Amino acid sequence: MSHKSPKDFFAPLAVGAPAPLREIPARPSRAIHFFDPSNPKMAAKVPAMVGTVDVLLGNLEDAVKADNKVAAREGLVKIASETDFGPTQLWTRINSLDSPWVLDDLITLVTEIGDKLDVVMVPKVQGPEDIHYVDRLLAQLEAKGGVQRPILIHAILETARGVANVEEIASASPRMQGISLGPADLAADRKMKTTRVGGGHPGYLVRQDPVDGDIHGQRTVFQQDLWHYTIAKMVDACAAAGIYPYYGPFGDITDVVAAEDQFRNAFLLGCVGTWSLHPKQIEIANRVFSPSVEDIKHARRVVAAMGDGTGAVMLDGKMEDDASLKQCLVLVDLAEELAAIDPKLKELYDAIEVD
Ligand SMILES: CC(C)(COP(=O)(O)OP(=O)(O)OC[C@H]1O[C@@H](n2cnc3c(N)ncnc32)[C@H](O)[C@@H]1OP(=O)(O)O)[C@@H](O)C(=O)NCCC(=O)NCCSC(=O)C[C@H](O)C(=O)O
Ligand SMILES: [Mg+2]
Repeated sequence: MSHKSPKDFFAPLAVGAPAPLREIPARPSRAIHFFDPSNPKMAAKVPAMVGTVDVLLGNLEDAVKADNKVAAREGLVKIASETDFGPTQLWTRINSLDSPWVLDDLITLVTEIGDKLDVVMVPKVQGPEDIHYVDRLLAQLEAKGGVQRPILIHAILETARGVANVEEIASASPRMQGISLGPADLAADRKMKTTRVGGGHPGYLVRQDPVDGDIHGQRTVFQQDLWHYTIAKMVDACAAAGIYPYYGPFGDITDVVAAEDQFRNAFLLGCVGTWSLHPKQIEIANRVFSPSVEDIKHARRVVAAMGDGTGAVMLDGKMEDDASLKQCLVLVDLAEELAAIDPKLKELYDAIEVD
């Protein structure tokens, strides 16, 4: 397979298209909130959600009825044209690349609201060839529509082939912003025997060894995380490519406790955000994907104790060195990015006293 040279990688793919970015900006995106632009009740709520969520995503793909595909596309154009999104990003999820709707999705959205769209989420990405196709088409449409800055691409990892190719997908274009896990489609594609949209399964477990050889006696079971392998693989691919990994949907809207656990696991593993399908999931995501006051307090103490950042010190009976300092700086930097857009968090973080 031939690869582009670095200079070609950063050249616009169409005459008149904006130059590709050299680095993906670290814009907070703790919750990517999905709404169906063809649903009048949901659409009416969008303007009031600006500023309460990092990303609003007009969904055109699954969960939008086939009969409403055109209405969803047109509804998104209307909402985008009439709304000032302020600090909130506007994303869309287009229909899949093999669908009858996707070409019109891209032509309409980029030429009519291209300057308002930050990111296009592409479902069911199989390999880098899918990203190359969208990359070139976006460039042509940006040129046609006079769009001033490049629209970024976010891939959903929801096929077995996509997972196998995740590293090539992550570095397929300078437009690549990030990747999300799509657990429902991925489960179907892999022929997993689950029926849920993300989250765990009580049957996927490890059982304690028999006590005194009694296999029928009381034995603790530990439910395992079905998504650990894929999320970890995705996080590595994204980190290596300098882009951002996300958990995806948690379909049990009522189980706010398990949603929080799933989001926190993803946060701890390196994800920067998750999807929110219902307004009640936004608060959970914003909280989980913001470092806690305790974490920031500890991180700042390590930074202070490490002085010039080299060597090893003891803090509360634990060894700290260059590597633990770097982990602490990940949290401190994230807190600064979030404080810049979230006044409540700024107040919380500013009030921390480091002893
Ligand atoms: C899940 C829902 C269908 C639930 O909707 P509903 O039954 O209307 O919930 P409520 O009665 O609790 O709603 C209360 C009010 O809030 C509004 N609402 C609900 N959801 C949203 C929303 N996402 N954004 C804005 N407003 C919302 C309701 O309209 C009610 O309003 P009112 O009556 O005036 O008080 C619904 O939440 C929903 O459809 N959510 C989005 C689902 C979605 O986008 N799914 C696709 C992403 S997941 C996926 O695709 C799988 C993935 O690709 C994979 O493969 O894993
Ligand atoms: Mg899907």
